[in-house]
Amino acid sequence: MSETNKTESAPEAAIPHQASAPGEREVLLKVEGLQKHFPIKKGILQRQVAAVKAVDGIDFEVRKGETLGVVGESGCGKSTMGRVITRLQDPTGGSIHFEGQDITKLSTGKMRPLRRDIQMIFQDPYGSLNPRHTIGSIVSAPFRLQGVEPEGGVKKEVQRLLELVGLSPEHYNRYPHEFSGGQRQRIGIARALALKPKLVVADEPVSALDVSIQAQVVNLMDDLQQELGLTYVIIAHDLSVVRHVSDRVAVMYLGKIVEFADSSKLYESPMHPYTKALMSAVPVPDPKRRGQKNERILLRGDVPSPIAPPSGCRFHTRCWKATQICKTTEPPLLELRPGQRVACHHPENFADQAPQDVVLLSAAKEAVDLVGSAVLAEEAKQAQASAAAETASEEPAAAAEETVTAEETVSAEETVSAEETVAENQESTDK
Ligand SMILES: Nc1ncnc2c1ncn2[C@@H]1O[C@H](COP(=O)(O)OP(=O)(O)OP(=O)(O)O)[C@@H](O)[C@H]1O
Repeated sequence: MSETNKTESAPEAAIPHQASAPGEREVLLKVEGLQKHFPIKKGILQRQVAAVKAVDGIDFEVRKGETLGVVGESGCGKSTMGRVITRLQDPTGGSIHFEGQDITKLSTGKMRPLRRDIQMIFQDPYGSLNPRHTIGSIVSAPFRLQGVEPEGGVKKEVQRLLELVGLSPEHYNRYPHEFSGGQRQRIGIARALALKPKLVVADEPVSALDVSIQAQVVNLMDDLQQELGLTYVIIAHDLSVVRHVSDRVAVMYLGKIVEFADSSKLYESPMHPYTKALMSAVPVPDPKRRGQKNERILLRGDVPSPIAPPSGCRFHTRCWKATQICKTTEPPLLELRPGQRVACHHPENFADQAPQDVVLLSAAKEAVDLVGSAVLAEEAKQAQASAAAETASEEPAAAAEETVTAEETVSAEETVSAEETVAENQESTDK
């Protein structure tokens, strides 16, 4: 495909979202045994003394046109996984295949043409846009970096992209500080879509935004997927964000995938206790279904250190079902039900995988707090009231523009742009 063709408004092989069953779609990205260990060095000789095992052997595939949600608490390795699969960071083990091509060890130069096909949307819409550049300059950066001349010229194409993401083409000469958080994230999305990528990895794309704006940005991403046939990997720390848009969900815990399932199966019948705990933390908006929930699982403590993860199943130190086998033997990720893989000796909603091992570890009895139904009922009332208030409010686009504060401008100036981050990453990779 020629450079100009690549930037025409309708991609040649647009894949309508949900056109075929997710299981039948072609694999776009395949990851096997992926690892990213950050060395910890000490002393004058900077000898490696340990490693942060941020991603520690994960396997999954992303199919064309689907949305894969990746969830887990802070520190589980989700962002690192996102940066590694987009090759902004080098993996320390395993392999990554994109459209059947092994990209695990491609040099920066060889990765450059592929950068058009694989794009990333960053979490922080304040820090990821260079405050000194106009919106026109920011959104057109991918054309400059790739040496692409879109049909009709860069300005026309950037203005088309701005319209596509719900902004005015007249915003071309404005600066990031003139926009609200939601609008800035739209600018980030326009930039990511400039080269008509095949895969978009969005790292917590809405977590820095107001709840009312979050839904708008998620809906925008969903609409763009249907229009442009995009494939998404959406990273989020809580299931509520990815719940409605994901075809499948990977649940990560301490550098591992503990459950990987079709979205509907995961929500109907989670199998890993960690997934169940994450799900029970998500408020249920439907009053009829709310009645079915009478307790919430609150995990005690934090995610353990990825420098020395717990033995066996990494979740055993926080799991209310943990027995001796969980401490000694790492459970493999097995497809226990069609479309649902889980790594657990004592899964929920399924036959026990180690029925002989019945004695709970002493820590298991104190692993969680259960929140009672009275507290939940009160919370549900409050959630309903705030949901009603949110529905009533519309995106304060114009108002938000006026409320951008001087502090935001200053803090944004202290940060580097996404392009700079990418360039720096590439430089350090070269070294
Ligand atoms: N460059 C780095 N050097 C050393 N350790 C790192 C580096 N980047 C990430 N880590 C560590 O790797 C682990 C996983 O981090 P990561 O940011 O991928 O998790 P996460 O699940 O995305 O969490 P969050 O939602 O807070 O970003 C953390 O313990 C983090 O401190």
